[in-house]
Amino acid sequence: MRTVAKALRRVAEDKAFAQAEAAEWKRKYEIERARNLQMKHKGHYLCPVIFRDCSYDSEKENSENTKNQSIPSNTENEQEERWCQKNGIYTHEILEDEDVDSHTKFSKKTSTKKALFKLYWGCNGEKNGQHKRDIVSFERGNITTAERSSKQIFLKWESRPRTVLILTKPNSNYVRALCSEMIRWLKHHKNMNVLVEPRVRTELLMEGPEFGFVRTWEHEDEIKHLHTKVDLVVTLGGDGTVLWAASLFKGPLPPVVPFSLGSLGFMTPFQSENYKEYLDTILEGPISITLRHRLQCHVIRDHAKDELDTEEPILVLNEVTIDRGISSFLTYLECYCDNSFVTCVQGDGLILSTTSGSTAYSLAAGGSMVHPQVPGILFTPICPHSLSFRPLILPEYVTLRIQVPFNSRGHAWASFDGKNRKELAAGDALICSMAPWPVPTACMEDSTRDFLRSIREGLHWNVRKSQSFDGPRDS
Ligand SMILES: NC(=O)c1ccc[n+]([C@@H]2O[C@H](COP(=O)([O-])OP(=O)(O)OC[C@H]3O[C@@H](n4cnc5c(N)ncnc54)[C@H](O)[C@@H]3O)[C@@H](O)[C@H]2O)c1
Ligand SMILES: Nc1ncnc2c1ncn2[C@@H]1O[C@H](COP(=O)(O)OP(=O)(O)OP(=O)(O)O)[C@@H](O)[C@H]1O
Repeated sequence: MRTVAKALRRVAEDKAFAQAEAAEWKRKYEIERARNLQMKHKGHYLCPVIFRDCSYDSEKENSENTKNQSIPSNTENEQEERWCQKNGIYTHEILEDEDVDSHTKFSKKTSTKKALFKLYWGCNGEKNGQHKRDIVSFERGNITTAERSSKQIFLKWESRPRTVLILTKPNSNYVRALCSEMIRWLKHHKNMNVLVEPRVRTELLMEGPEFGFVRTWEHEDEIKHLHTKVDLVVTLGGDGTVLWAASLFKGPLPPVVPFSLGSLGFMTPFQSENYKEYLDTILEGPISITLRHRLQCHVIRDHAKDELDTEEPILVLNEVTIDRGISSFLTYLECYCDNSFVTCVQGDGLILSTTSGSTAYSLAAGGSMVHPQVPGILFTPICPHSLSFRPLILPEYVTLRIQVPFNSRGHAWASFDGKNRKELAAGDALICSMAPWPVPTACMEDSTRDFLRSIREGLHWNVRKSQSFDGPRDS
């Protein structure tokens, strides 16, 4: 009798503990959800537009070239607000937020004018300039969907792009040489302002003082405001350099032109040999772009239940991976989707991937390849110790929580686009949802052709010898 009573008391205690835990997680989830909503409201890419005059004093700029390393400044002119137009969405991307730090060189008064552009959606492959949204009609009582917004997107410059940020893969002589040549061409033939990372500027100045006009930033803080200055980002490297470019922008991003100087180059459709031709076309516009969705992740520590590990979310273009790291034990992860329990992962770990990342680690773990323009979150287990654990693709609006339970034997490790490992102890959790700031990458042809070419040429997808005609046939 005493043993039964003890067992019952233990069950009641466990239940109370579980209820308290659930309430705690619900509270954390609500905090995160409120934060997400706030960020979505702050997201600019589909917001009202602010237009500005883009006058630019190139003489003043030239005279200061060798003195000043930081980004050039222009005077502000009149502003005009407009809402999304019938035939597309006009840009904005003005760094006029209250967030702008008035003490930095990037403050409101000294901000460079950004080139204006317009995004519009193609229709059945035609560039008819109509922006189509999801339309559900109920004609004659039937639910019918008409046009969807995820058609090929085009970007048309409304004013001339002036500032280009060039990001390069380190330790490559070829990349270094190409970067110098491209910078000379952009300055002397296109009259562009050029920005590079501090490391690259130092390398350029070692080549000669002629690169004095190239700008960089002095403090890490200034990176936060890069998106207010830069019209175009050029990457010279492989996919890793595109990931690097995305990681520098923890909010909105200007269009990215990825040149292929790596071995695989899934996200880098432009061949560097023809860079002049490509950049000429891109600077002229219009260009086809792929809006590559990103995921935003927060770590919540058990010992600081009210606080997120980092104030800013960590944004990933490929994936966030939660794995067993150096632990030799099975990873044990509880997964929740919009606060409902989904499953427990028992295996090497779990990958939460974007559709752009679907051809990277997620693919290696058995996930499907998905067109990058499809909005969704891939839920791909790594070596699950189960015969029935198939990968999932979830809709883009869900919030996922991956938690290390208290009865897990080991710790787990989260990594973001393969970098910045963070240890997750029992009780810690990672919260992940779609970020409001995609990475707009320029296409060679269009989103679909570029994607299909890269899976054929990069991964040799479904390469097989054709069956010969010579043999038995249906009569
Ligand atoms: N088993 C695996 O396949 C595995 C293991 C670890 C990391 N990765 C991937 O590597 C990425 C980090 O890339 P890195 O260049 O910094 O590291 P890296 O130098 O180790 O290169 C990883 C490889 O993944 C390729 N790659 C990266 N993103 C891709 C994408 N979206 N589609 C197709 N291929 C892609 C790169 O071209 C490169 O060949 C991670 O985000 C992860 O997806 C894959
Ligand atoms: N500007 C940069 N600063 C610091 N690290 C960078 C920079 N650009 C790229 N990297 C890092 O260098 C590594 C290699 O870059 P990348 O993948 O572009 O070249 P690769 O390995 O030659 O190409 P591929 O992956 O196609 O073989 C990546 O891990 C990436 O994160």
